[in-house]
Amino acid sequence: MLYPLKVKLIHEDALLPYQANEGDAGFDVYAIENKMIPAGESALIRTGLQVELPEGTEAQIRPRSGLALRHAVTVLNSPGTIDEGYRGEVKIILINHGKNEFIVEKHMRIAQMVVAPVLRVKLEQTDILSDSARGEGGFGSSGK
Ligand SMILES: O=c1ccn([C@H]2C[C@H](O)[C@@H](COP(=O)(O)OP(=O)(O)OP(=O)(O)O)O2)c(=O)[nH]1
Ligand SMILES: [Mg+2]
Repeated sequence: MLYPLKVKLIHEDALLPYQANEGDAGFDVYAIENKMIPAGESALIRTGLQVELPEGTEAQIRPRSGLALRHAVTVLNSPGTIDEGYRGEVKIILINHGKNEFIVEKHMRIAQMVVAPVLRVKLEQTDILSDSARGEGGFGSSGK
């Protein structure tokens, strides 16, 4: 079953997110502006999109591996979180880890959006947590 992902284009240059192949996890999102990101710096990039997600989901904003590999450009807050109830413009925080400036061009696919289920939970404060095999071990406790 396909859940509806409603998308509203709020800028004349906005393009619908692009799914390269049916079944791909992510829809690529396009920049609607040209922006230069100096080496080592980050920038907030407009997409011209507003979305209405299926109930009980979020959208994750993830990097595109091609941009990361070729230019060391990634999503600073990856995975960015688009909350189900958010109706503002989806924006992408790109960081340029490369040695050269990176030019974002209008209609460049700069990141991908993955819709994922969110488990609804009720916070319960307690003084007692169940025992487990791992216990408090972490941060390399299991060895190399
Ligand atoms: O990469 C991102 C991350 C977030 N958002 C939007 C959608 C999200 O629902 C909202 C809030 O994001 P988040 O919870 O990550 O930011 P916050 O710093 O906690 O802000 P807030 O106090 O508004 O929740 O900002 C984006 O457009 N792009
Ligand atoms: Mg928040």
